[in-house]
Amino acid sequence: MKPTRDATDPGPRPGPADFGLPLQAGGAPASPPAPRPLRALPAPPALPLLGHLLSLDRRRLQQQLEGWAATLGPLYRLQLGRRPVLVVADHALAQDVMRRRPQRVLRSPTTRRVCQELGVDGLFMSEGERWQALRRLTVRAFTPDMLRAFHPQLLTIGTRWRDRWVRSVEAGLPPDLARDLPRFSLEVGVALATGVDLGAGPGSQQLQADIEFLIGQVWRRINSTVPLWRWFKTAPERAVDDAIARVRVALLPLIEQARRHRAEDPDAAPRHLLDALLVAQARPEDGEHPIELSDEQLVRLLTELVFAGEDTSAYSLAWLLAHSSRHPGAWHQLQMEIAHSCDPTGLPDYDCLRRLPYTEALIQESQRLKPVISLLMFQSAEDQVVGGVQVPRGAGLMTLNRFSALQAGPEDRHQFRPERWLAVDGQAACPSSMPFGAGARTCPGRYAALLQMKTLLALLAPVLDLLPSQAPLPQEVLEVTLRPAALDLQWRVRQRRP
Ligand code: HEM
Repeated sequence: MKPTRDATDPGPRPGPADFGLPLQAGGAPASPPAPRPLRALPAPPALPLLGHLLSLDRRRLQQQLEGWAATLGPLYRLQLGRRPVLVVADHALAQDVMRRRPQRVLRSPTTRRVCQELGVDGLFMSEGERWQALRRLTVRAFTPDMLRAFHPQLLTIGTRWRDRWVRSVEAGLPPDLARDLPRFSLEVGVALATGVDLGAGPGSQQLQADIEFLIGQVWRRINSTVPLWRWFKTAPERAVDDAIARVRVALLPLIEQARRHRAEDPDAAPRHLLDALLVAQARPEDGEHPIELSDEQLVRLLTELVFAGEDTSAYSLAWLLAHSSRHPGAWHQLQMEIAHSCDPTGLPDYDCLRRLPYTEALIQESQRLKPVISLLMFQSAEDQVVGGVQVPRGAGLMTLNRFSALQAGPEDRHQFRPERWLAVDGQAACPSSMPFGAGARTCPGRYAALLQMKTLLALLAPVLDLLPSQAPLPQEVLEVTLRPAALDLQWRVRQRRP
């Protein structure tokens, strides 16, 4: 792992190849054919007026949209009520769309509004200058030094969960990782965001329950045909408002506390994002306008960071474990690598986690097949041409970021084969895999997520054997993230523990 500073550079401008256009000798593009209107694209059968609104299967949306791409082609059309949507399943075109952000392509207004109403309002939800300022600030907060300083707390949380699972296996009860991984991830997310360890005392159970509850509301509200809660508050909707208010009340004093600690020791290395954000805010880089964030704005940004990292990291780990249990030798090889690279008598330190090529390959391969966020919804900010199709301003753009990885490429692309990432050109062998997005808005938390995943694996490997399974992989369920419907993992406490 190379934790480096992220760049907000949108990357190279798309070239003719990105549009599927032939290159003339010498590399100059042939004159492109006139763009097709969006309505000329193929589409699944639709109802008058409603279009495809009632045909979408929310929990199996990913498979449904990929299935349509397989029959209609990598560019097709949906009609969601009055709104036309271009679905882009080809990875080069999807990357092109994502690289047109932030100016020409915006996040979906529905997602933005729903999340803002739930008190989640930071980088993911911003556009324009506000996004640019927040992006600079957030990227400056996610430094390798901050992650290194945070790592001891991550180890404390990971060790607590590992010991609980080992006790459970010793007692003959398989640990319920489908329930526990999101909780582990939530504890890590809150600690990373604020420095507070939710699992250390009984006082934070309410905050944990509230955040879990609110995360569950995002998908429900995004998929509500009529947003009744905006006009009429039923008891369940009032419970949502109460949870938002409690999260705010819990986080506000932490901000005050972080400001106080920073004032007392202005030169201390930040150990969590809130502190790193305060430092980045107080010390703008050359030419940067200082950005002022009120405590209220910080609460909403921190809540977003916790939300963004919770299910994503938990279900990426869940898929990795499910894959490893079905791939003979994978867990054993991981155990050997951890034993070789990390101190067998102590806890895996930050530096040993940087030297784990096989573990990284496991993560990359699992994310290639099960990228937990690979359905992204955008809005076109202007009239523009995408892949030779005329997309009007205000139309929707949907990218299916996994489709290409499963449709094109090596013969064995449907198989879980981590070794493919170990070849010298492993990265180049799977250019269509983009689990953290693409362009200027790629995930700023990816190094934190990878650190979390590797830390937990390095804690589990020395003490637990993951038993092989012949069962098919669990079904996919989409609820913002793509999660396994169930986790059927069998563990054994290792005989020869270090
Ligand atoms: C395995 C875990 C994770 C996965 C798979 C993941 C994936 C993604 C993806 C696909 C995007 C959208 C990128 C795009 O629009 O091009 C994204 C954005 C984002 N992620 Fe993550 N993420 C993970 C963990 C995290 C963590 C731990 C944090 C924070 C602590 C985080 C914070 C964010 C934020 C703030 C954005 C919005 C960036 C922007 O709009 O500029 N993510 N993530």
